[in-house]
Amino acid sequence: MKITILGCGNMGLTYARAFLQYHKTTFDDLTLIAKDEKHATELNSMKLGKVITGITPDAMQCDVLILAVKPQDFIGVAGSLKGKIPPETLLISILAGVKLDTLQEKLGHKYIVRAMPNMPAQFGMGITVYIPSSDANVHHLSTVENLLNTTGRTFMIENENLMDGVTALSGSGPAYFYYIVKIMTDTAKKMGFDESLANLLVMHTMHGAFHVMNNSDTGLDELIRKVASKGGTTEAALKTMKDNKFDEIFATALLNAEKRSKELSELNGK
Ligand SMILES: NC(=O)C1=CN([C@@H]2O[C@H](COP(=O)(O)OP(=O)(O)OC[C@H]3O[C@@H](n4cnc5c(N)ncnc54)[C@H](OP(=O)(O)O)[C@@H]3O)[C@@H](O)[C@H]2O)C=CC1
Ligand SMILES: O=C(O)[C@@H]1CCC=N1
Repeated sequence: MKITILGCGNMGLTYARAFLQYHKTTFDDLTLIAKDEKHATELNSMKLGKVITGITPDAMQCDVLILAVKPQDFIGVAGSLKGKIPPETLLISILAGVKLDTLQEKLGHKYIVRAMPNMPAQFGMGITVYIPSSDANVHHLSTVENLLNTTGRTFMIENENLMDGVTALSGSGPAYFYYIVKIMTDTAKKMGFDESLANLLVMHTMHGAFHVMNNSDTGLDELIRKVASKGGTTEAALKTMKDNKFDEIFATALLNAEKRSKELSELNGK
């Protein structure tokens, strides 16, 4: 399959590696569009595919075009892309907050899938939620599944309004997890643990706790209750969180991420 990736940063390169690993394409059929010569040199050293600078007609002759620039770069990129994508090419956009109708209008293209992956895609452990444009057909859906499944699980939705919530939950979610792990390891160091033991204690605890949750048929409240002995240490920690409105703060953080996704839609929709 001929694939071109526009936006070869964290996510674009994750796709390049996954598509090659699972033989969805080959070095010769994969084109990476670099932003400038410096970027091209870096990409060439990775030996993932043909590297070019700028949007050339050759690069546009592809079955699938992956758009993975930052949302703030969309309007500029769309200006250079409009009218150059062959009508039969499937465009997959992973840009946060850029809606299907905006993509269709600004790119002048019909066959589009809007997807929201997350960082564990790097290890085939991602979750991607996607929604196709109304023009997309069953062949496009099967192509999307075939490609995105190389990075983990995929789930199609029909209500685009949910994409802002998806972005706030699973798109941004890995960062919340790292944030909490960081608070725990930083505090462990204050307690006197060296970095290595602090990391081991926290990471192994998170890993183990995930597996308990994943294999449990009780709810989360019950799991918390099982750890928190009456009058014990966990209870003291949880009380501090509740008293300081941690639940409210965290919920507000998620809602603000959703709100920011909506704002990005407004910015790019104009
Ligand atoms: N990171 C994540 O966990 C997730 C990201 N996303 C979405 O994926 C998209 C990409 O994110 P991410 O990979 O983290 O971002 P990065 O900044 O790592 O990658 C974007 C890349 O696009 C390049 N670029 C910008 N303009 C052009 C251009 N005109 N031509 C060619 N290349 C260009 C950038 O170059 P330069 O840096 O020089 O500007 C950069 O290398 C975003 O829209 C984001 O919303 C979705 C889900 C998860
Ligand atoms: O922070 C962002 O905007 C992107 C979308 C989800 C993860 N990263």
